[in-house]
Amino acid sequence: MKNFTSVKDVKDPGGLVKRALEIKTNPFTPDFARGKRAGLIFLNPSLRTRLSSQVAVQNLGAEAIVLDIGKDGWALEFEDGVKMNGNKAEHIKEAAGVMGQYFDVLGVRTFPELKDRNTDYSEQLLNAFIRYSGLPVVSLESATRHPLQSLADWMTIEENWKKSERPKVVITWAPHVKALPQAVPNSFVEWMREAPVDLTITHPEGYELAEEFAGGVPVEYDQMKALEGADFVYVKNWSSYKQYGQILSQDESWSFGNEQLAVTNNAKVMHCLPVRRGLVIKDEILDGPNAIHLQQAKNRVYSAQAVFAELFTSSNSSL
Ligand SMILES: NCCC[C@H](NC(=O)CCC(=O)O)C(=O)O
Ligand SMILES: NC(=O)OP(=O)(O)O
Repeated sequence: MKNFTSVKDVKDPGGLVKRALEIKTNPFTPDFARGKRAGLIFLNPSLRTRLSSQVAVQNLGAEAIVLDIGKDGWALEFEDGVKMNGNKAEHIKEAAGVMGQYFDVLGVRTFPELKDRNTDYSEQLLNAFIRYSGLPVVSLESATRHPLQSLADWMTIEENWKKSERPKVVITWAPHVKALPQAVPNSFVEWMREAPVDLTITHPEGYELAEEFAGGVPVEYDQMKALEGADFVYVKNWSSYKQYGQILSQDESWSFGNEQLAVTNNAKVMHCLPVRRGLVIKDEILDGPNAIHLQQAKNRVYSAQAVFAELFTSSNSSL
């Protein structure tokens, strides 16, 4: 594995899940990457990704240095060939180039602007960090994907499913007050297609995910029908891909509550967090026995640890 930005960067995604689950049984290996340094660069807010990545890197005996570049760094210019006479003080060529001198691995969080689809889906910002740092790069959630989350999600499903047949997994859209990225659902779908599960996507019309992620995966526009017999339900809001970045519905009948749970196979309910209680998922679910969102969050440590371990030693990587 050279970088970790997508499931496509991983030779054996199932093997990486297994590795992360092994790490969970014995996470503290302080000699593994002693003396190595990871830079964790955040252009946007984070609670779990920031904390779990720091814990993961420390568990490996390495050091994590966090920079909230969106808040504390110089304003960055990403366009080539411009005269920098505006409010951008530093070009990504120098900023990432400098990071390349300090660190062994770089983690980057860069959300989409949700204005221009081509710009966001070109992953201009993440690719600039990869290109100009010269380092192995871990996506800490980019414009189109959140692979550390998806890896933790797969681990969590694996831990909660002991039968030999494939579980029915449903990802359902839920209402929200803000326009949110498609990164989490894109990524979940991309990873679940590699997993031994039967996946269904449900959302109101107009919320279809990009073909490159969801092409060929069954879509059911009737939420209740989609949820019938589900073993796992992943609840998430996202904004429209087709009418890019727009909110097309705020239909609260899609909020996940006991009514939805009742038609499932006593499903485990998942969310990447942060979650808006009472809007995206009702308290009766989040405070009840079916919710496994905290287990997902815990697994973020081990998914990050498996990935950083690979990238600290990437010359002899098999995954
Ligand atoms: N890292 C996990 C999710 C991050 C982001 N959620 C958010 O921005 C929620 C913000 C709010 O609820 O105001 C998303 O959907 O991609
Ligand atoms: N799930 C997740 O990535 O959370 P943060 O945005 O808080 O890092």
